[in-house]
Amino acid sequence: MSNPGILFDDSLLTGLDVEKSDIESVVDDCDRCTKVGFLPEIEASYLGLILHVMDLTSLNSTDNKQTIEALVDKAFLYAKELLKSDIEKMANTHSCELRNYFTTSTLTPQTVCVSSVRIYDVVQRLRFLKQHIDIASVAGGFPMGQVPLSCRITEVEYAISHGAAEIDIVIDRGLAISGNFEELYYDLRAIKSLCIKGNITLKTILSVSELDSNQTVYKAAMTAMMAGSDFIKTSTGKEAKNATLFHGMVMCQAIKHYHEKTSYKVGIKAAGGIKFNEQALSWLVLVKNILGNDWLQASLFRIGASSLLEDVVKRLSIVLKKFHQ
Ligand SMILES: O=C[C@H](O)COP(=O)(O)O
Repeated sequence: MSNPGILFDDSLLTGLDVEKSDIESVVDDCDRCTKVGFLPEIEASYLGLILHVMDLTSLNSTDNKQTIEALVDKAFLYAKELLKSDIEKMANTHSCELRNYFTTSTLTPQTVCVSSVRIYDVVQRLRFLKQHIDIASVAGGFPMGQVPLSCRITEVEYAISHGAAEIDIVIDRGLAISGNFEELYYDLRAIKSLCIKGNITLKTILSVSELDSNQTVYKAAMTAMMAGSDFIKTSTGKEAKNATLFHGMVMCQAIKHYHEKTSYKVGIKAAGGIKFNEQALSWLVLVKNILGNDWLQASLFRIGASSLLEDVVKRLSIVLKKFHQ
């Protein structure tokens, strides 16, 4: 079920109860897992899941019709190639879990994620290819979020009317840093009301590395969820620093607490600077360890990345060869 949100409740902003040492031990666990390595069938299924939950992204100032066509083509390219190399047969001889992840549709990213002005290019290319993939659009004055609410609303309406199924809205970090969470809530609530009408998934980008403390990350996460975000997302990919697993741990804590209070499950999207399969695997292990296996599905876990797909495909091909040995 998507998250309808709740009334603003500032008593929910103060629940971060982890010590730095707790965070460090969970994060160490994730790093250890990815360094020590996984059994091949586990690694293959995780890599398959990473392909499946990926928002294949292009958010460059130079994006144009041609670059977006190439992005859309790339979304379908590897699934076919991987199947050509007989992955499905190999997967069938191993576990059910593997089989679940190895079909053409599951090896295709979940969305292509573009700027609002480029949605039309995606739609045109999909029409030409006679293919479907959901379109996610960043919005709200991406990446800074420092535009009036009326402009943010206009951009979200534009994105939805042009074919976006998902909106990745960026928050005004100034509101969070100055402790103005109630205004942040109403700002996001206005965006949520547009999404409800069209059954659009709302992902809220917290830009965690620009927030001033773990407490602020937690409060911004809680505020975004109370306002009805279906996902909370780490970063725009344009910040000076990317999100760390520490930030991810705090966000997962907030998601867990919100679920305990409301029974609504909110997803997490890791994004920004995730280029290598090991990084994506660490995020997957973090989510699995804190939120559990229920969260390992596209409705609750995403990885947004512009430069990860090839590395995951390469690693998956290597891992699958191990089944032949
Ligand atoms: O939303 C996704 C991010 O903008 C992607 O960041 P990236 O280009 O560093 O992979």
